[in-house]
Amino acid sequence: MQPLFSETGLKRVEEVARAGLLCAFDFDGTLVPIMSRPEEVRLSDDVRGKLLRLSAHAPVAIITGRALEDIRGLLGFTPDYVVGNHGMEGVPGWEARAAVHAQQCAGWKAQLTGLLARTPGAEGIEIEDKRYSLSVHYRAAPDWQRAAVFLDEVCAALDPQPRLVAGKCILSLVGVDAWHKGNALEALMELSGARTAVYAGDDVTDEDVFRIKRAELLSVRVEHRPDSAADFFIPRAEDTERLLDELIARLAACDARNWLRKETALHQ
Ligand SMILES: O=P(O)(O)OC[C@H]1O[C@H](O[C@H]2O[C@H](CO)[C@@H](O)[C@H](O)[C@H]2O)[C@H](O)[C@@H](O)[C@@H]1O
Repeated sequence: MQPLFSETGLKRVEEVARAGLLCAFDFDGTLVPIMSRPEEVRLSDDVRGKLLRLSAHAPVAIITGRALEDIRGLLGFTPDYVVGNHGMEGVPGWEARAAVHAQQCAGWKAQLTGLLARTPGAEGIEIEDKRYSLSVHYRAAPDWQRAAVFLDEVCAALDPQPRLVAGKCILSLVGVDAWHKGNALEALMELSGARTAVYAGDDVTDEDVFRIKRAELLSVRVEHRPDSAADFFIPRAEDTERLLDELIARLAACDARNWLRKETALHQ
């Protein structure tokens, strides 16, 4: 993992930022800083303005763990693509699996609510029901490490077993065969016919994208982490603004336009 804002990193930006680029971003921790509670997050006017400027030059996709209904309200603009629930919601054809995911999710919620209510040690743990997946938050727990271990133990009793993805004071419960962010990004590249792509994300669910090794994909992690599969890193969520500036400048210099034919865009 190397710094993006280095000679090597900026050379990679130069290579991918040309006509045919798809720009994809995670939301929490990437476009907005992490807050104590999910509902406290606001996309700044500066970042929204830069995303809008970028979308004049290239299609923009938001691929988030949040539910679609939730993220749409937070964005305040309509990107070319919006994918929710870690890749499960919003990619064409996703509805075919929706009922199965919703049923599994409702089952986990009912089991987990019961388990948490009768097991001591669940203080500060909250379930966010996103219809197709669950986020179990423990940022308000008195001891984060203990809460993470406790949740792993409790979730081991769930039937059927979900895929458990540990993140920033959060445990995500998704279907074992559910689409993840990596599947979503590759599907959007295929659907749109993108020649290159850039993806920025900050958490463990973004590793599903970072693990994709394709010469045409530039992956960027917010915050250095030695075991991340991302190619490059930027130090903090605030540095995403510079990434947006670098992309806009290079795309403008080669007179790139948002090449996505509007009739194929998913205006969700
Ligand atoms: O894929 P993302 O867009 O990064 O979404 C991941 C999760 O983000 C939210 O939780 C995280 O952000 C909260 C607000 O800053 C923070 O309080 C929490 O501790 C973080 O884990 C969101 O609530 C989840 O649904 C998303 O899966």
